[in-house]
Amino acid sequence: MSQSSLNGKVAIVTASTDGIGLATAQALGMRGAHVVVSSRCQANVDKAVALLRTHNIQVTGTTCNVGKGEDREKLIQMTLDQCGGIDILVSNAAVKSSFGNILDSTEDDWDKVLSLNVKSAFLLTKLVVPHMEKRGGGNIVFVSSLAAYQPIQGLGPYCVSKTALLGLTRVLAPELAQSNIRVNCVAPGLIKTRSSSALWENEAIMDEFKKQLSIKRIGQVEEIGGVVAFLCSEEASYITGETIMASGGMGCRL
Ligand SMILES: NC(=O)c1ccc[n+]([C@@H]2O[C@H](COP(=O)([O-])OP(=O)(O)OC[C@H]3O[C@@H](n4cnc5c(N)ncnc54)[C@H](O)[C@@H]3O)[C@@H](O)[C@H]2O)c1
Repeated sequence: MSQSSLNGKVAIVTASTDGIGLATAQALGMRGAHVVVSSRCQANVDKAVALLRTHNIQVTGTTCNVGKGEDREKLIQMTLDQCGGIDILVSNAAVKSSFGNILDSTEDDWDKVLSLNVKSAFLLTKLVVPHMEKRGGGNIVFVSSLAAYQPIQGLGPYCVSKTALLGLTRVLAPELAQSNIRVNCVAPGLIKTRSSSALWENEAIMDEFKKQLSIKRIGQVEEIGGVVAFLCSEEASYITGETIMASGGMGCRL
């Protein structure tokens, strides 16, 4: 079996019926994992399951609002019942804050964004860890953003929530290493999805963007799915507590 194979692994990917989540489910599934896809809408789940099956991917789907405790528990229980265990969690679901200056953001804005983007990611982690331990280890990947490092003007609380995921990755990694669970993070730059269409459909904005990019094009969802799959594979067996930026060279760090 190759080092990148995920044969026999069970992978939960949240918000995985579209965009980066769906591409991640596909990347994990193409490497042999049984993927569990979810989103808040049953029709979208059905569509994603059907699509992944056309690629011969083993897939199970359910609805899950990651902000609801009972939905998180249902997702885990369904995975255990149908797949017999959990090896991989990719926490991809996120909401954006209302657009505006950070000093105009409200308590509701902060509660919504931090609760969904950070707290739910942690609470899901807490639910999967005992099951990963039963399998002798596992992998957790958080989907952050380039905005964690380089704020997007007008989306202050969202950017802060994405920076918090870098911290969550670092705090969890040493604690979970003793259980043979690696915890990593991916920080995408501008990726072509429905939610980023306001940016890539605007030629003037894209021209400005390209000035900051080394690779002079928008990223594709597969280019994030592949990074996540790498992090979950044996090829990344010595990587934990790390964030991989996949941003076409924008916002490069030392
Ligand atoms: N597209 C980009 O350019 C880009 C760049 C950097 C980071 N990201 C991050 O990548 C991830 C995926 O982004 P995307 O562009 O594919 O789509 P997106 O930004 O729309 O992703 C958010 C997904 O989470 C889902 N979601 C929101 N609230 C939810 C809830 N309560 N329960 C379950 N799901 C919920 C949404 O329906 C959506 O599918 C997000 O975490 C986003 O912040 C995206």
